[in-house]
This record gives sequence, structure tokens and C-alpha cells, in this order.
Amino acid sequence: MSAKSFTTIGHETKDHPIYIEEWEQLAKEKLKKGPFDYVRSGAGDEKTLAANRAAFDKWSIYPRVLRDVTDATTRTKLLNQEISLPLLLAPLGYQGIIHPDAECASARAAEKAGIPFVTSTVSTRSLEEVAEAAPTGKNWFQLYWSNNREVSASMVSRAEAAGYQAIVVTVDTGLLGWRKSDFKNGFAPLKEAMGDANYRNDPAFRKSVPHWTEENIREEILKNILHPNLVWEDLLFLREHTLLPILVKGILHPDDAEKAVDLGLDGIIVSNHGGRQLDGALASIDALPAIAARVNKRVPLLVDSGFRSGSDLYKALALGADAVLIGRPYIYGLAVSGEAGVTSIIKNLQTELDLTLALSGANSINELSTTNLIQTGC
Ligand SMILES: Cc1cc2nc3c(=O)[nH]c(=O)nc-3n(C[C@H](O)[C@H](O)[C@H](O)COP(=O)(O)O)c2cc1C
Ligand SMILES: CCCCCCC(=O)C(=O)O
Repeated sequence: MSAKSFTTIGHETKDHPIYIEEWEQLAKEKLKKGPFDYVRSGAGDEKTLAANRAAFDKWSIYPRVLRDVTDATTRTKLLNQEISLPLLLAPLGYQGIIHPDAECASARAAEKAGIPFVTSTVSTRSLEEVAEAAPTGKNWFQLYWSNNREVSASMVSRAEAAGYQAIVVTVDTGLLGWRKSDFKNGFAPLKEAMGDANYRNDPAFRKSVPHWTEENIREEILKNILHPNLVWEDLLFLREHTLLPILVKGILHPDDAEKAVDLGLDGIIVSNHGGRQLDGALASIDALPAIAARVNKRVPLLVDSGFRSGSDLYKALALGADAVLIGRPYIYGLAVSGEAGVTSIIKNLQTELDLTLALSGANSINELSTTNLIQTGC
């Protein structure tokens, strides 16, 4: 889709909101308090959640004019694959608390839009079901490291067998963040039996729980996921167990980015988990420039946390990211209208990015660099 086709978009979205805030409000009206607060909230006093948004205002787009932008396009390549825009749907667990079609709807919307969908380890639908729902999709699998390496290896093998194209290892959740609204609401999605599909179906996990009962299974899953002892060397085990590209999600420091490249990992996702883990950590967009400089295009660099508009995406791409992941926005779309809602969110972002490119005087994502921005805030 190019900026020229913008006029057709109004029609396609006429029954849907344009503002993300409206989607959020509709999702709030539709969902129960526990699930809605679980999705919206951040850790602690939500300083990082807020910083993720505020940090975009430090940068302004520095436009150029009188350039022919008739052919401006958001198409680009990621991991040697064509994607229609540099956007991915981030791994969000437990989507069954949001909509009965859960991850299958999100994966189908991503498939139709030509962008990757990242299935979470704690998805409501098993990774095989998600792959079946979007058989031509660019499906990636997010791994929560297991305390039992055989379980991690087994999940990755299943992902390979189901046609997944990349593995994302999340490394910022060795312990769960201090999530006050969930404590207040007494809400724990795993207790709702919404994130256990990948474990129930996993032969290595079943073998590792000798006294499997319906009562203890979710406790066992939690014990399995939380891994404060995970260290870089553990990732070598994964490197040896798959030929799929491995991306590490949850990097904020350039030294850690360097370490990931040194270990032979294939990509980095700059992320503070949408402000849900370490409250007080820096905004992702603030972490990006130093990491981009250090990585220096040796591996793809992705970023998430707080992205809500085409202009936000543009800023990250100009600061050195190859693509951006969104989380809550598409989940609000899912809550409001299932697959169609997710599609609307993607289309609006694509159109806005396309227009932002063209209006700034650029024709493609690859042209963007820090010269397209100027720092106007601190
Ligand atoms: C409800 C919810 C569930 C999440 N579940 C996961 C998960 O299972 N695995 C993971 O790596 N990240 C998870 N995340 C973090 C997202 O992948 C992503 O980093 C974050 O949502 C990006 O910020 P944004 O929501 O502001 O776009 C979750 C985030 C939310 C909001
Ligand atoms: C024990 C780790 C579970 C994390 C669950 C999903 C998630 O990442 C989130 O932010 O919530």
C-alpha cells in the first residue's frame, strides 16, 4: 500500500476507531477488570511505562521537501524475507483472556498483512494450532527459557516442525515484575488456565513432572518459566539446538547487545517488556541509539515498548532499528473486534507510516537515518 492509496483507507476503517486511545477505551468497556488491567498496566509506579511514551517527544522529524515521493513504500526486508512494513506483532501470552479466537486471530491478521506474528510460550492456543491457523504466515516462536533444558529444546523442535521461521528468547523475565494492579485484582492469567497449551502438549515437560495433576500443573509451569539463574552461556545450548535464527528480546544495554552478537545470535530486540518488568528502567527508544551504534548493522535490530503511531515507527527506523514490534495496540484491536480489529490496527499504522515517509521526503525505509531527525527535547 502506498500513500497514494490513503483515500481508500477511510472506507475500510469506517466502523473502527482511528485513535489507539479509543480502541483502549472500547477494550476496557468489553473486558473484565482483571484482564484489562493485566494488559494495560506496567510494573511498580509505571514510570517506565510512561517513559516509553514520553521519550518519543525528544525527537522531531526533520522533513525535506520537493522530492518525488510518488513511489514511497513501507516494504522492506527482515531476515532475508520481504515484509509489507517493518512491523511485527509482539509475543503476548494468554490471548484467550482477551478474545475466544485468541492467538489464531492475531496470527491470521498478521499473515494477511504480510508481517510476522510472534507466538508466546504462554499462548492460549498451542504453537501448532497457531501455525495451522496461519499456514502461510511469517510465524516466529517466543521461548520462555525452561529450567529444564530438555523442555526448551523440545519446544524449539516443535516450533521447527510446525514451520516457525525464527526463535525469540525473552531474557527480561527471570522473575516477574512487581505488578500492583494484578495483586490488587487478585488476577493471575495462568490460574485461568489460559497459557498452558504449549506445556500440556510437550512430551519433555510432561516427562519432567512425574506427579502431573490438574491441580499442580500451573504451579509446575510457573516454576519452569521463572529462571533467575539464566546466563548468557545457556543460550549457547539453544544455538546448538536449532538452525533457525535466534533473536534475544529484552536488551537495553549496548554491552549486552555486543554479547549477543559475539555469541552468534541473529538479532536483538531492544525492549523493556512494555514497562511491565523493571520499573525505573530507561525507555526503549532512549536505549536504541547507543545499541544501534554498537551493533553497527551486524545483525537485525528490532525494538518495542510504547510504539503507537507511524511517526513513532519512523523515529525508531531513523535511529537505526530495522523493525518495530507492537503489543497492547493490537491486543486492544483483538479485544474489540477479533481478527478484524487487529487488521485495522495494522492497516492504520501502515498508512500512517507510509504518509510519514512521503511527507518527510523519503521513499523507503532503507533511506532513513539520524539525518531525518532533530533532537528538540531532553
Ligand atoms: C498482556 C501482555 C502479555 C505479554 N506477554 C509476553 C510474553 O508472553 N512473552 C514476551 O516475550 N513478552 C510478552 N509481553 C511483552 C510484549 O512482547 C512487548 O514487549 C510489549 O508489549 C511491548 O510494549 P507495548 O505493549 O507498549 O507495545 C507481554 C505484554 C503484554 C502487554
Ligand atoms: C512467569 C513469566 C510469565 C510472563 C507472562 C507473560 C508476560 O510476559 C507478561 O508481560 O505478562
